[in-house]
Amino acid sequence: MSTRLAIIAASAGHDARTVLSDVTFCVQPGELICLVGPNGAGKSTLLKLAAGILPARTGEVRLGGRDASAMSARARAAHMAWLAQERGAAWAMRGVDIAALGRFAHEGRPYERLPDAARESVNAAIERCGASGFAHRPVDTLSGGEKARIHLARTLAGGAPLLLLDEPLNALDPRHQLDVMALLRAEAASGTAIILALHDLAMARRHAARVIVLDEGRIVADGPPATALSSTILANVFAVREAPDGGFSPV
Ligand SMILES: Nc1ncnc2c1ncn2[C@@H]1O[C@H](COP(=O)(O)OP(=O)(O)OP(=O)(O)O)[C@@H](O)[C@H]1O
Repeated sequence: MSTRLAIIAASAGHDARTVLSDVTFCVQPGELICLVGPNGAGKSTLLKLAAGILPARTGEVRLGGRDASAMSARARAAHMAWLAQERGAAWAMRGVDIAALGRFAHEGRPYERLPDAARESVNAAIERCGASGFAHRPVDTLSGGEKARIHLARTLAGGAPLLLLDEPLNALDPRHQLDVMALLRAEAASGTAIILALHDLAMARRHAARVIVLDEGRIVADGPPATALSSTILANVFAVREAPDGGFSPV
């Protein structure tokens, strides 16, 4: 099986500003990677670079072994699904319509006109995200957590081999956070490569075999949680230390 994502000596940014510098890492099938870093470190920028939403200013992004900048939007969308940090919708589509967008690269049709097997894939993704009960309602009538689960279903509906998820646990209650982490672990166990940006370091520690730490646009640690989230990294990057109660306190 080929490397799902390779970012090689890449820089990227917004307008005149370079945010990411000299970023290099690879993601293999079945990996579940937590991407952590302080506010503004560049996590969303990095996921947008990987998704092809932002171009590499220097270096290279490769998806499934192919130069991402030479791939069509459709080919990229078949290879990876991106969950944006914002869960907005331009108009009041139903949950099923949004989830069905996750298959647009395959069939190019809305939910009602999907072939049965494809509609089944959309429904199965909605079911796995616990969103069946509200999937036929307009998204502007849903709660924040319900909307988040519809958007997560969209990323699963296309069966993409690479998921790029920007804070997928935002707006979810504790039980749904655990359910989503269990779902992502199962997805990774079936071969999907997953990178998720997270702020919850305890969750990253518990669920990821690999953690990438970004600080001021550079990767400062990449490895198992015990080393990537060492007390030195916690202090130097996040300005926290582990507290006796199991949480974190400021340094
Ligand atoms: N569209 C944009 N135009 C200009 N600057 C931007 C844009 N998006 C992000 N930035 C800037 O790029 C830097 C990195 O932002 P990014 O959203 O990647 O950080 P992040 O690590 O995801 O942060 P957070 O944890 O707060 O979500 C920040 O300084 C931010 O202000």
